[in-house]
Amino acid sequence: MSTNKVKRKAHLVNGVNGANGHAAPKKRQKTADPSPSPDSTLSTDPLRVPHPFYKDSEEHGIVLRKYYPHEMSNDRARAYNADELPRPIELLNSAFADTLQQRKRVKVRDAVVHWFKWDLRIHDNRALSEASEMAQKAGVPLIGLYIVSPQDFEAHLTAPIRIDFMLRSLQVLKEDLAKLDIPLWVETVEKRRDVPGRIIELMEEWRASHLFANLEYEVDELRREAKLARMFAERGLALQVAHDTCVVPPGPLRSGTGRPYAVYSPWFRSWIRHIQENLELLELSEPPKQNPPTARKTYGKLFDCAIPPAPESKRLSDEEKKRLQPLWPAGEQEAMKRLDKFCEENIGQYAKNRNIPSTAGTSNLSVHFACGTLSARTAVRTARDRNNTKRLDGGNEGIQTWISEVAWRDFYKHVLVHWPYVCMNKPFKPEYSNIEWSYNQENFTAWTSGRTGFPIVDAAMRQLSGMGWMHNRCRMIVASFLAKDLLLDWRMGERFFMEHLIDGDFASNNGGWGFAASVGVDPQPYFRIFNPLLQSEKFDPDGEYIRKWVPELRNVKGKAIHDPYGRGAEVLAKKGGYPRQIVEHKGARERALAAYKRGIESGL
Ligand SMILES: Cc1cc2nc3c(=O)[nH]c(=O)nc-3n(C[C@H](O)[C@H](O)[C@H](O)COP(=O)(O)OP(=O)(O)OC[C@H]3O[C@@H](n4cnc5c(N)ncnc54)[C@H](O)[C@@H]3O)c2cc1C
Repeated sequence: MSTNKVKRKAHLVNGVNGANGHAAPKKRQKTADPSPSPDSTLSTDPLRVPHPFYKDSEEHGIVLRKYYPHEMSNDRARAYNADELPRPIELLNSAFADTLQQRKRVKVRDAVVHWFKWDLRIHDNRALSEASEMAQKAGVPLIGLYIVSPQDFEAHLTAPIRIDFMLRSLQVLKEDLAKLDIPLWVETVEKRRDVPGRIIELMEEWRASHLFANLEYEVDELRREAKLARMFAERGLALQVAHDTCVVPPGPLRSGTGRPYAVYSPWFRSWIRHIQENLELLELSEPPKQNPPTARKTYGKLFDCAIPPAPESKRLSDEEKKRLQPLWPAGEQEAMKRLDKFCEENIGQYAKNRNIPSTAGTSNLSVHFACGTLSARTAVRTARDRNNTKRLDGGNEGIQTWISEVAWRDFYKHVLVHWPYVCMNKPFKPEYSNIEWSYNQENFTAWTSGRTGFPIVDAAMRQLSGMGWMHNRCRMIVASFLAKDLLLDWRMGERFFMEHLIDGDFASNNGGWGFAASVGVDPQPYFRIFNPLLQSEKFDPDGEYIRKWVPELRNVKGKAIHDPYGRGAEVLAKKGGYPRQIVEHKGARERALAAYKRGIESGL
């Protein structure tokens, strides 16, 4: 991997308010604390009154009351849109602006610390590189820190398979860092509210002055880092955060009217333009340098720390480990191997093959992006360099298309930052909260267990349980099926995906569900309803994918594979124990159209 030195600190959050393109909110109508306490009783404050259907979302495990307030009203979501409530990114920017002078005064003490989160790599890691540079300049050791937070896993519905992959990647990282005499201290903090305090204790114990971290854009994390910046400043410590996970950090891309983009295509054109005008965005950060020899003497104990097992409620069984771990080799070297192989063998055909789930047409790199074992910059840059035009657009169609898919990941993080209520169980368009969803458990169980009687849907759901991953085309098909054919609350599906995907990423998952259920940013219009049979015939024409994942139908011949009971394969399907369709698509379609229309027009 080649590394060019990145323009110094171009990506560091400098604490200037509005650095992310957000000025301070126009009119702050309400109190300084924008988030109702999880324990508050129902309020009469118009912006704190919950949505009329809030009980549904609580009873069906969508809003976790242990951690979060009631589902907010549509007016509260609109208040974010009208800049009347501060977005979490603005709280963070204010915290950094307010503490800028104090942070500047902090002198390097005995060590500098990098706090790893979902950025488990040495190469091209913005904040890690900055941390190493500061430590080298001061001639002090760099220490790596990772906090295991079981409550964060619970609140964020992190899948056991994702945690397993993360812990295995952590082991690789620890070994790589040790070769540079950099210790990685891993510690479990049971209660997530104790995380900031514990980090401060460790900083003091190690006599460290500066903590570096890459930003995560989810609401809890932005609020936590804003709080941490202030706590640090009060104690004479400095928190330095960097934009790392996106190629273009959320913020600078705006439409002609100055508003953030809510449609992908113009956003993508602007993304390309912005990178071409700011080529340092694709420059890779230097890996950390060797620690001074004193590191092993002074911090010897830290090198002995073992990677803990997953929290009990999030642990894979031995059978699952045996089956799943070989599918997903962990760590950044594996990510690079996979990227190189994909670019060598498949990227050229990506535009043609990416929608066919029976082929290895896609990169399978989402797990590495989600864990941070691969940076999006490295991926985009590697792909671009393979293009004969050496550009992001133009040239090889497969390469262009793949880069535009990686850009979707950036896009959904941009959406999350500008419309933070999507991270609080609200749809992007608040009025879509008013649809009266079904909560039929029998239908939901049929969907989760791959027994809906629609072979393409069932194959996809079984791929998810079989390998912790699902092909993108199939994610769209099953999501549309849940929200439209079954009229189930799309957030139940969103949750189920997070709880089972190895690549679970809040922004991309929420964006994908928003698109498929027509409730999100740049969605397909609600009246465009996928016909699962047509999708099956188009994208799995020979039924190869279905036969792989639905063994009961393996012997069904020809087109009957898409609808065995409707196309003369009833005897075989029955014999194999394959279920009949749980809904009739045409009728379900009419029901969905009526429910969407009623909800949107209800005027709540
Ligand atoms: C309902 C639904 C839920 C989804 N949930 C997630 C999720 O939790 N995590 C996740 O990473 N992706 C999610 N996606 C997006 C997409 O399905 C996966 O990123 C993709 O299938 C991963 O496979 P790959 O690495 O082989 O992708 P490739 O086709 O090789 O694409 C390369 C990379 O581009 C990004 N990408 C591609 N398509 C999308 C997209 N539609 N949205 C955002 N990023 C994209 C991913 O990082 C991916 O690894 C979801 C899509 C839908 C429709």
